[in-house]
Amino acid sequence: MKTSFPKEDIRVLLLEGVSQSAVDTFRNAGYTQIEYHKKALPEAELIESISQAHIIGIRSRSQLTAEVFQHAKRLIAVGCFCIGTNQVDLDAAERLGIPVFNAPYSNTRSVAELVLAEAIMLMRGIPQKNAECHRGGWSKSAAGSYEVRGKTLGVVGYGHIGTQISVLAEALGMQVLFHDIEAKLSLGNAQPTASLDELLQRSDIVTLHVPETPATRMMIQAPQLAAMKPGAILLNASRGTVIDIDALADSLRSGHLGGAAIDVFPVEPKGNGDAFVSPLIGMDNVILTPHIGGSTLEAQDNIGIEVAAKLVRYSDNGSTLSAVNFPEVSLPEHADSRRLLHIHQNVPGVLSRINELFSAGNLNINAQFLQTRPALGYVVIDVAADEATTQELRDRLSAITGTLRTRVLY
Ligand SMILES: NC(=O)c1ccc[n+]([C@@H]2O[C@H](COP(=O)([O-])OP(=O)(O)OC[C@H]3O[C@@H](n4cnc5c(N)ncnc54)[C@H](O)[C@@H]3O)[C@@H](O)[C@H]2O)c1
Ligand SMILES: O=C(O)[C@H](O)COP(=O)(O)O
Repeated sequence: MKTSFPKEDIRVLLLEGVSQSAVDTFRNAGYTQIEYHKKALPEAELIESISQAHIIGIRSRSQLTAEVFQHAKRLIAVGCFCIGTNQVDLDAAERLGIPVFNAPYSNTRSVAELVLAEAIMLMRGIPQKNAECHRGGWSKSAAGSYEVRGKTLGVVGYGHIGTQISVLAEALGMQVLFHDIEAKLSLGNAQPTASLDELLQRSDIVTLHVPETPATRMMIQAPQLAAMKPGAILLNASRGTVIDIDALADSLRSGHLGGAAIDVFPVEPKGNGDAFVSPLIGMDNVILTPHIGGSTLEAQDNIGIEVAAKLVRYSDNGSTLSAVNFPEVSLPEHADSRRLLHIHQNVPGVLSRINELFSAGNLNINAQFLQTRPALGYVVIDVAADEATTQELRDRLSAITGTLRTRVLY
C-alpha cells in the first residue's frame, strides 16, 4: 500500500536494544529510516532525537514524560517493547493524540519460569549454599531446606503472569492463594483471599505481579513484611516501586524473612556497565537479577514482531487495536478510497462538523468509524475523492475546533 507520506521519510527511533525482529519487521514493511540505540538515552539526547522521530520504540528504562512529549512535534506513535507502560505519561500522550502500544503477554511465560525457579532455589537455600561453595566452604545439611510441594504460594496481582505462575505452581503440588483488586476467575484450585494481609499471613512464598500504579507504589512496607510468616520468601519481578527496599533489607537482616528474589528496583542503572547500588547487595539469601524477568530470546523476538507490527499497522492503516491509551479503531481497506484520520478532543459537535464538510463537498463516504474515550475521539474516514480534494479536506478538518491531529493515510 502506497501511503501519502512516503514510508522512506518516516523516522523510526528504537532504543534500549529492542530485538532485531523489530528492525526486520519495519524494514519488511518498507520503513528504511531506522535509528537504533542499545541503551536508553539521557533526557537531553532523548529530547533531541524524539524531536525528529515519527515513531519511537522503548523498553522499561526510557521515561517519556509530558516534558519529553512537548518536544515530540512529529511523533505519531509510541511502542513499548515490553509489558509495563508506567514509564510513559499515557495521559500526556493521549492529550496530544499519540497512541501507545505494548506487548501485553509476549514475555509472560519467561517471567513465570524465572519466578518459579527462584522459589524452588530459595526454599532449598541454594543461593546461600552456592555462595558458600564459591567461598571454598562446605556445609552439607538438610537444615532450612524444603520442597515446594505442599507449600502455599501467595500471588499478588492475578493477571497474565500471576495466573500462569498459579497454574505451574499447582502442577508442582503447591497451594495457591491470590489477591487482586479485580474479581478474577480462579484457575485450578487457587483461592482468592479477602485481603492482602490475609494472603501475607498465610503464604510461605509471596510473589508480586501488579503493575506500577499509585495504589501499588510502596504496597509492601515494614507492616506488610512483618505480617508475613517467619522464614517466608518474597519475590518481586513486577516493579521496583512496589516494595520499600530498605524495609525489606531490614526484615532480611533481622532474620524475619527467609529470603528474597528481586528483579526490579526503585532505581535501576540506565544500561549495561552502569553501577548497580542496592541495600540488598551482599545478602546470600537474596537472588538479585538485573530486570531480566522478560529477557529471554524467545520473548524478545516475539515482542519485537508484535509491537513493531502494531506500529506499522497504525502508520499504514490507522488501526489502533490494542492501544493502551487510545480509542480502538480498525477498518478494512476500501478499494478506490482515500483514508483520512481525525483525532480530536471528545467534545460535542465535532463529528457533525466533520460530516458537514463531506456533505458540503458532495463527497461520498465509503466507510467511517468513530471511537471515543472520555477525553479523546478518533475517527477514520474512507472517502471517494481525488488526491487534491483529499488534501483540501484535510486542511478543512484541521481547522475544526477541538482537532488535535489529522492525517491523510493514502
Ligand atoms: N521483571 C520483568 O522483566 C517484567 C516482565 C513483564 C512484566 N513485568 C511487570 O509485571 C507486571 C504484571 O504483568 P502482567 O502481564 O501480569 O499484568 P496484568 O495486567 O495481566 O496483571 C496485573 C494484575 O494486577 C492486578 N492489580 C492491579 N492493581 C492491583 C492492586 N493494587 N492490588 C492487587 N492487584 C492489582 C490487576 O487487576 C491485574 O490482574 C507488569 O505491569 C510489569 O510491570 C515485569
Ligand atoms: O514490562 C516489562 O515487560 C518488563 O519490565 C520488561 O522490561 P524490559 O523490556 O525493559 O526488560
